[in-house]
Amino acid sequence: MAPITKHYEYLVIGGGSGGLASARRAAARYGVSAAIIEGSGRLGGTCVNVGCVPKKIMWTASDTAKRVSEAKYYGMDVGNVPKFDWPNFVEKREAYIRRLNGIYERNLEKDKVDYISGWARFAGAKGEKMVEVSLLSGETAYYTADHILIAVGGYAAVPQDIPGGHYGTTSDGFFKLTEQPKRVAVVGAGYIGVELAGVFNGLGTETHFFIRGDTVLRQFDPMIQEAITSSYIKHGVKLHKQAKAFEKVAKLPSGALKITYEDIDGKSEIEVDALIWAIGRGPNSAGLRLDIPGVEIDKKEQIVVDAFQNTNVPGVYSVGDDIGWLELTPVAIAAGRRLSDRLFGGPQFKDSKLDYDNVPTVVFSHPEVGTIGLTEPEARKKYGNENVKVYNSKFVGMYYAVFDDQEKKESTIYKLIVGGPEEKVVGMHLVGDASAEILQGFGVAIRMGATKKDFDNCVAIHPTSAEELVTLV
Ligand SMILES: Cc1cc2nc3c(=O)[nH]c(=O)nc-3n(C[C@H](O)[C@H](O)[C@H](O)COP(=O)(O)OP(=O)(O)OC[C@H]3O[C@@H](n4cnc5c(N)ncnc54)[C@H](O)[C@@H]3O)c2cc1C
Ligand SMILES: NC(=O)C1=CN([C@@H]2O[C@H](COP(=O)(O)OP(=O)(O)OC[C@H]3O[C@@H](n4cnc5c(N)ncnc54)[C@H](OP(=O)(O)O)[C@@H]3O)[C@@H](O)[C@H]2O)C=CC1
Ligand SMILES: N[C@@H](CCC(=O)N[C@@H](CSSC[C@H](NC(=O)CC[C@H](N)C(=O)O)C(=O)NCC(=O)O)C(=O)NCC(=O)O)C(=O)O
Repeated sequence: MAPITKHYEYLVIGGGSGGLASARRAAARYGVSAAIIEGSGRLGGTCVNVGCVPKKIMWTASDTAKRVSEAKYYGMDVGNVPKFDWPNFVEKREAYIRRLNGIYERNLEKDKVDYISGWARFAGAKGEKMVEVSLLSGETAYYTADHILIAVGGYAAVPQDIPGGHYGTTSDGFFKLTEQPKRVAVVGAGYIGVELAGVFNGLGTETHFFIRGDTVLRQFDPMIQEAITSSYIKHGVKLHKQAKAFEKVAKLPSGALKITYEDIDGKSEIEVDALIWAIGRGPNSAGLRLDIPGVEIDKKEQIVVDAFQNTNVPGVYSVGDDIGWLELTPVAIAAGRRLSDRLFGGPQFKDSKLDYDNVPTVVFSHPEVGTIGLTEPEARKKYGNENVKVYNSKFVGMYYAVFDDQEKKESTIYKLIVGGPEEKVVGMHLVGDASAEILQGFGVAIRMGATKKDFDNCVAIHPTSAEELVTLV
């Protein structure tokens, strides 16, 4: 059978957040002939299948467990907190994700984007811009396009040099757990480590959390690092600070894993039922044969792009996790849509690009973290000590007012960093319930260049936690 060949105006490799958003914008808004190639057999990418969506559902389960355990303080006798039915809940979660996969497929149909199901790589002679697809149906197809977007996302890293390290899994494996582990080890102090350790601990798994430093979230403001680190310890996470690379991981006949480690307290061993590596992610660029069109990659194999998402090869672009700038779904979506506006939207969009500064981001920890702009050390470095002022607020939210047990009360901590004589807000850092929801609106104000005075001129909404941010002295 002759191979399928077809030409499009816009060909997108990767049916995740960035690719879907860009292809749909091009076809639905500008009538461009577009196709999206996805290899995994299901649309939605990391976010929908093994990222934001199932994670938020698990976080909500864990948060609900906390609220149920606190119902007694509100005069409700819920008896013993019911056992979490992990297997059933996982089935429910996955059914929701399958529904989303279907919605995305129908969205493509509605927007007239062709969905090509198979793994793509570049093919042909050096300098050619042809894409070969090993279709999941078993055939091979070849496509050319005026414009090609690479939005292939990334993979979770696993250490290669630890004997038995392969017995561990990653966040992908976390979402495959059909039984709740009784004991778990999570390694890595970033977003995923903090979120998954928090979920496990909140749902009653004995959680050993290994971090290389003394605090989690080391790329965040020091206030956040300290607040979340102490909150996790307070809530029973077994935090192993200054943990060195594991000496070894052994699989026992029971199926449990024995980890030989060294942390701040010296050398020791533990047995766990699951080990999760959360030590960062790398780009899915390796199998793409980027050498054929000549697309440049950096030392981490991330695709090199300019501020307009152009690679060094004319007509080839990249957005999302594979460029390694800000690995967040809304960033991939926004960059993908702006790229389509620029390519197909006519002269008024000729300068369309995503501004990667002041992007709000949250961590679904317990309690939540929200952050935008500069950390205090970054602000001091950029503006000079004398030009930076920091406003802090630490309070016990009203939700905790009726808790009889002082120990169970949680602090909310906010920090506002302002720079220059006009006191422009250059950083905002939140730890506390609902921080993720609170941050979005403040993000708009900060992006508009709000000053401390603008914050103060907004009348507070009472009684809320967020009102503290407009009444800081
Ligand atoms: C556990 C976890 C939790 C997260 N939580 C959040 C969160 O709460 N909020 C947030 O903003 N972000 C979160 N993220 C990050 C977010 O998921 C990513 O930033 C986002 O999915 C990146 O989108 P993308 O389009 O670049 O890549 P992806 O969504 O990863 O999509 C890439 C797609 O390309 C496909 N592909 C790869 N290679 C090929 C090929 N050769 N041919 C065809 N198809 C290919 C892949 O199968 C995949 O479907 C989380 C990530 C993880 C891992
Ligand atoms: N809520 C959200 O929006 C979420 C977003 N994401 C996105 O996905 C990205 C990837 O997440 P994640 O994998 O957590 O990556 P991160 O980059 O956030 O964190 C990984 C951390 O692991 C630690 N680390 C690195 N190498 C090792 C090692 N060899 N051994 C032990 N620890 C190590 C480092 O912390 P240290 O230097 O302190 O040791 C590092 O900060 C995030 O950066 C984020 O952009 C993911 C989840 C949720
Ligand atoms: N924000 C609300 C709504 C959540 C939401 O958007 N749900 C999605 C599934 S999660 S999500 C998958 C993720 N969506 C989003 O991040 C939301 C996109 C935002 N509404 C926007 O338009 O920018 C994504 O990767 N999007 C790429 C794309 O859509 O092009 C959904 O039901 N979608 C059905 C539909 O779209 O018809 C919430 O958190 O409750």
